[in-house]
Amino acid sequence: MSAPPLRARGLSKRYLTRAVLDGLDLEVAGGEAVALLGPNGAGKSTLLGCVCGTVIPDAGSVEIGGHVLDAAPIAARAALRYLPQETEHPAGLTGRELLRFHAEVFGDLSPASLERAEALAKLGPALDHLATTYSVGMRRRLAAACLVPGRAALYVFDEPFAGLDTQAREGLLAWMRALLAEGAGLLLAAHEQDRWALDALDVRPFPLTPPTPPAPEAQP
Ligand SMILES: Nc1ncnc2c1ncn2[C@@H]1O[C@H](COP(=O)(O)OP(=O)(O)OP(=O)(O)O)[C@@H](O)[C@H]1O
Repeated sequence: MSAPPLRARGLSKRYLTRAVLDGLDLEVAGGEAVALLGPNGAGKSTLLGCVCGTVIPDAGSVEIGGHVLDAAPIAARAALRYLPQETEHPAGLTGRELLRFHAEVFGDLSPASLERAEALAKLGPALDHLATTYSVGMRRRLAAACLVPGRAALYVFDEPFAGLDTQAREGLLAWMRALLAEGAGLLLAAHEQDRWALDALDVRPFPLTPPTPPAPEAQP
């Protein structure tokens, strides 16, 4: 049996005295979408960061497609794609150049993949403009499109529908459905207002609760 896209075991993360994750276990199977749900500050981005290697957990382990993130970081990261909540593109490059750059990094310069990426970005003539001139929604569309070439075991999306218009949301949803059909795992951070998309993807909800603040010290 092949390894699941994500297997996280015993993840703990504490900021100063505040425990955000406490021995958390999470597995995402091939063809499955899991949504982290919870209010602001519940720990969704922290958990996604631990999965993607941008946040170092205090304890626990993460395996992406069978590659242990600590022991084989390059293989593990190559098996995942991450769309962060905020996207900044480097200066001096057009949307088209950035799409091509990512396609090279992901080892897939096939015309079909580049066409699929352009179709998801739906930027029209703006694809040849500098990406730093894009609006917030256009930046997010380009960032998602950059993840299209190649194949990964796990796709991680931090609030993917925020700031997108209806057409862009539907395009993203269609791509997510195609990824699931190809057997990838999806891990999303979402809010209740994304319920329409979560229902359309038939996600497994994974509720997170905000960390409890430390008890006040007893007064003498
Ligand atoms: N670098 C940091 N240093 C200190 N505290 C942090 C840091 N990053 C996150 N936290 C704290 O960890 C908790 C969880 O934050 P996190 O960003 O993971 O929540 P979230 O569920 O993604 O929230 P949102 O819905 O607002 O994006 C919050 O209390 C936050 O203040």
